[in-house]
Amino acid sequence: MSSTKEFTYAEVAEHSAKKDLYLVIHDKVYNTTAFVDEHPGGEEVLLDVGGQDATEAFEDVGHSDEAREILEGLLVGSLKRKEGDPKPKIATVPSSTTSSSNSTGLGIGLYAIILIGAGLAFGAYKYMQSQEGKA
Ligand code: HEM
Repeated sequence: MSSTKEFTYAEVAEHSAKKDLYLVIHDKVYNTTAFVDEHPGGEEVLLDVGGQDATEAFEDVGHSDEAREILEGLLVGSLKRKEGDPKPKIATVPSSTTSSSNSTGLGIGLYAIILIGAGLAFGAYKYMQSQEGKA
């Protein structure tokens, strides 16, 4: 495997355009230029991590074995990692499943209302009991 080219992080970073797009995954360098338009996850996420370490972004999605096979076909070399090189980038995938914080807020609000309601009901019950005793 002496033909494997070594890239520094700075060299990979030069390939961040759609027409010239390299990615680093597990310290291997992949030329994804031809694949950008075919990516089932869209070109946006690939461009987002273009010229950078996309290991975490790639693994977070839980790509299939087929995806890994495609990846092997795009291999152009390995990364010569230097101290101080940037860490893997987590691409923020635009998705509609990020509104959970809102419903959590509502959940706590609802819980408070139920607690206050129960407190009021208990108070009313006690009051009625005390009134009964007087009669
Ligand atoms: C060169 C690297 C990559 C290859 C070869 C690749 C390949 C694929 C393939 C074949 C799929 C279809 C599902 C599967 O087989 O797992 C897929 C889906 C997906 N990929 Fe990638 N991918 C790459 C990088 C990335 C990166 C860096 C991200 C960043 C977040 C990403 C995000 C996604 C998403 C969100 C889907 C799901 C699409 C859906 O099911 O609607 N991919 N990818």
